[in-house]
Amino acid sequence: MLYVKAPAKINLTLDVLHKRPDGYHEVEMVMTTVDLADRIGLELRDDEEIVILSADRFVPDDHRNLAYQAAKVLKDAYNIKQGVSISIDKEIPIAAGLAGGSSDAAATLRGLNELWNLNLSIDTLAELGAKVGSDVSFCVYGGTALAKGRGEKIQELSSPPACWVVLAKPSIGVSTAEVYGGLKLDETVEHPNTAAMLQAIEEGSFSKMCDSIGNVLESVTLNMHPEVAIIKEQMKRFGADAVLMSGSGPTVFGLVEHEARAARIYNGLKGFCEEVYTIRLVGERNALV
Ligand SMILES: C[C@](O)(CO)[C@H](O)COP(=O)(O)OP(=O)(O)OC[C@H]1O[C@@H](n2ccc(N)nc2=O)[C@H](O)[C@@H]1O
Ligand SMILES: Nc1ncnc2c1ncn2[C@@H]1O[C@H](COP(=O)(O)OP(=O)(O)OP(=O)(O)O)[C@@H](O)[C@H]1O
Repeated sequence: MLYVKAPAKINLTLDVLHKRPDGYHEVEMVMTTVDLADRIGLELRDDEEIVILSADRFVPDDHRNLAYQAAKVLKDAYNIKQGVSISIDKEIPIAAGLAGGSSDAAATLRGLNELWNLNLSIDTLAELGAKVGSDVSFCVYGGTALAKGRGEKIQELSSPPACWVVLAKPSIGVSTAEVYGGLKLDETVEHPNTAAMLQAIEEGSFSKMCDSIGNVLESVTLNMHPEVAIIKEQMKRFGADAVLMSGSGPTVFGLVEHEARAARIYNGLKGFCEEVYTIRLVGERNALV
């Protein structure tokens, strides 16, 4: 059995430039890996099947699973005759805006590259990942990146300043397609300052990073689910240095410089929200292996 780590991501910025003729949105976002991870176990099979095993009843165990789709894309592209059993030990909350399914797919690609002795480059794996979903390419690399296109064009960035991250997920799931669908790109939309975020990361400035976070999808999800706004308020009240919704939500993250403050926020939020985590930014690519 080969085990591969599949970490979650958060979006430090998420900007939407315009809607494309293919229905996707052209985005510009700064994404970074955090140390909350699923564990993927890969075992070769004697037959040709791709089999998904998970104790979590919300994880699809068929072709709908993004890890299944990743294995299938690789198997078909390189005409592999061997099957694989993929066990998914879920730690990342589902439908949360943390790219859990995408990261499982990415980890499956990295692991099967080894198990099937394919010797593919990380760039080739990321290209194959884009066929499975827009977030999968970033998850193949991990670390910190500026993502463009529909999210699959990845430019590596240096690690953001180390800090604590408190994650709080309200007990609702959000459909990414629905959130993008609800976005009205008119003059009322507040766009994040991506250039300022890039500079903050370049300078290693925690306070500038806090000043530059922003997500255009936030107001869409907040309108659909007012409980997300309440969690944001609570997190600010308990003293997070910066608070934002990740991806299409509904998870809210708080960036916190000091550990004791992170513990206070965690304890405060536990009363309001079932799923709360105190974790760290991972930041670097090679932290994945
Ligand atoms: C919200 C983010 O998670 C931020 O990182 C991503 O942009 C979404 O990435 P994802 O979940 O991998 O998205 P996909 O599975 O490729 O697409 C799901 C749906 O979201 C919408 N979608 C996604 C990405 C994008 N750039 N524009 C879109 O409009 C489309 O309706 C698409 O049918
Ligand atoms: N390996 C997987 N783990 C969890 N959910 C999966 C997986 N594969 C497919 N899914 C399906 O995908 C849906 C979205 O789950 P996921 O956890 O990937 O969302 P997300 O974190 O919001 O993703 P993103 O941030 O990329 O938009 C789930 O409702 C589930 O049915």
